[in-house]
Amino acid sequence: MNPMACPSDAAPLLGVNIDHVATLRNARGGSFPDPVLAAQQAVEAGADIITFHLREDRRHIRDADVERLKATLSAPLNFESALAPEMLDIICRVRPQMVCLVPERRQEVTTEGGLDVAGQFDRVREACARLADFGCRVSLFIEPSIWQIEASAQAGAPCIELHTGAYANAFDAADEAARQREFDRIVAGLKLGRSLGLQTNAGHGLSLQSTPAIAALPEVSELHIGHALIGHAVFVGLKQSVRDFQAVIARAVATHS
Ligand SMILES: CC(=O)[C@@H](O)[C@H](O)COP(=O)(O)O
Ligand SMILES: NCC(=O)COP(=O)(O)O
Repeated sequence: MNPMACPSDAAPLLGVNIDHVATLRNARGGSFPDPVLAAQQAVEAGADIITFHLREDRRHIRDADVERLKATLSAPLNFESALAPEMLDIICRVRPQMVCLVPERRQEVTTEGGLDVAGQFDRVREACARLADFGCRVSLFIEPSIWQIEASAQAGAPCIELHTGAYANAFDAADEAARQREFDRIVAGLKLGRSLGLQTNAGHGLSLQSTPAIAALPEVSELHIGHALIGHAVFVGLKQSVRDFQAVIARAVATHS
């Protein structure tokens, strides 16, 4: 059992993704708003983990942000990264507590789909072993597909994060049939992952409204939430936004236990 995993009857840990603060900063090319200050405030407000994605095109988080996060943050860092040699070298130097390997396409608006673990099995397995040697807890960001979950376990990853984007989009579109279908896929994926001994996390596209049903699932150990949490912060402030997400997570767990 990974020491950072939470027991199944506890609320999932909340990883706050700060990429979207960096996107706002980069819109004007200066240093404000500072994603590292946002990370510090998120932790003060109750974030359990700080998640960030150093994209190969550096569209939001920059290398200097990563260095400052590592130097100043008390909470565990979850470094999202493409499976690229340059990125793996950076991770091995920075040594974040957690790494989440994600797919990346230069032209995408956001992360579309999960990592194809089965299709590049040897590369993923080598990366998992190398990152573990550097003390990182490795997670694979994948679709809730049987093939990808089984391949993740075989590749030696201790953890998976199921991509909730399709569920969240269906929820937001009030497409009940699609929402139920995607929810069922996530539930089945979480159960399969757990049966294979994996820690099972979830994230992407989750809002205050779509989070509770996922948070209530006992197999979810961590939730990684960014865009909607930072968007909500525009109206209520960052610290209150973190507290609001923690509150809906805690309420969902209490209601379903
Ligand atoms: C992998 C993932 O889901 C996050 O990194 C998310 O993608 C962050 O936002 P962007 O997709 O805008 O980089
Ligand atoms: N891995 C998912 C994540 O970090 C947050 O994604 P989003 O809430 O910004 O879509």
